[in-house]
Amino acid sequence: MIRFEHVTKRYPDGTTAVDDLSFEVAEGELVTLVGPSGCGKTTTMKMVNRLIEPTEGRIFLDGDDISTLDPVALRRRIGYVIQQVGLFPHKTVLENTATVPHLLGHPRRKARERAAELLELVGLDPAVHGGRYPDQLSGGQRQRVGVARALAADPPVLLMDEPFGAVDPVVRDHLQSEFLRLQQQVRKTVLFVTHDIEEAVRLGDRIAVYGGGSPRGAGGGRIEQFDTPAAVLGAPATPYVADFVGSDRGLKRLSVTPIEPGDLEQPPVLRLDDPSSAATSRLRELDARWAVVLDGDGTLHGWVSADALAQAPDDQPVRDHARRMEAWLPLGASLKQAFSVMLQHDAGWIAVLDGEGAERFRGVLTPSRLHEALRRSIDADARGASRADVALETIPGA
Ligand SMILES: Nc1ncnc2c1ncn2[C@@H]1O[C@H](COP(=O)(O)OP(=O)(O)OP(=O)(O)O)[C@@H](O)[C@H]1O
Repeated sequence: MIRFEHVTKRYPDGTTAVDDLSFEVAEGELVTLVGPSGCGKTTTMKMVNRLIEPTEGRIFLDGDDISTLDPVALRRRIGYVIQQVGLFPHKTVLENTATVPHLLGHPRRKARERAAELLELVGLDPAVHGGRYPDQLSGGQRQRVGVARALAADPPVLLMDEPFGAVDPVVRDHLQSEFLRLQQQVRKTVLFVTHDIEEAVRLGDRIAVYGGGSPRGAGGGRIEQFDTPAAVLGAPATPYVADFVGSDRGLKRLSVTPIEPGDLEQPPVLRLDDPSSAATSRLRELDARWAVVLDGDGTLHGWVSADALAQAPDDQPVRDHARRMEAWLPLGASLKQAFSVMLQHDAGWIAVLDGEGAERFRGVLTPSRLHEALRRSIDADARGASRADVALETIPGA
């Protein structure tokens, strides 16, 4: 979809910002460009929508050499999101989002309908936020409007330059997971610039790690490694990349390793309407101290302790003693999210449900299973095997 062929950019003062770059981004792929300040990420990106012209080499968009295209027509095919969102301060959120469809000739009402859909898509309620002005929004909400506006013309390509750079880490984390969810729906071809390796690893299908011009690197403007997050973390191509991803790359893998069905434990499961007496005998038989409690339709209600049930009158249903469980995640969420939810709820385990809108209970993830999943994923990469095929050796406890 986007192809760089031997692209070099030298500024008039002699700075080589991008040096003989060749790479390709497939349709629907999200590639993150990551590297230290001044390594040429923004220059790379701005050459795609012709805000900057290359000195040498060619860039193709869907097979077209972009130097032969009219820049305005080209930019219509490309959404652009930057850190300083650049919303019109005197226009409401809905008007800001409707600007592009309106410019493209959609009638006003249609443009506004489309804008409202897009706001919902990025997690804003058009009825609540649509009528506000940009300065009545939080930083994170403004970034969401920026993303909605970039999607308004439904361009096949998105360029995003540190779009979440200006918000605090908690909001950034939210925006990243929302953006991942959104990208699964819209499947745009995305070039995403960041200087944050964790963000690059979490969002990218593949990552381009730029050299920083350090003594150990190949210099600015060149890509040192272009590969999947797992490969960049698991097998850094050069000492520079190993340095850049950091010695805690095992920990960084938490954010790229999804919870899989094989990671889960299956505790005893009770239903809300089960009588306490029967439930107690079952837990005794299994020597279990607690059980997961499900609604009649198999969705998660919470949990119940064996002690609470044992003290209940026989005919009382489990419902009267069950506690709600807020610590849950869908399958496919990252191990990092799992760890964070465990800490947030001070929970010894979290419930894992089906993803994709279904809430069916699939099992629980415990700290030791989480640790195992992480070790398996690191080993699997080192051996080029799948996670399920890795047998772990463990140092025995004292
Ligand atoms: N207009 C310009 N004239 C001269 N040099 C420039 C110009 N714009 C950028 N540069 C230089 O080109 C190099 C690459 O800049 P670029 O903005 O692409 O880096 P970056 O990786 O996006 O950095 P950051 O993360 O700080 O935004 C830097 O050394 C920068 O100083």
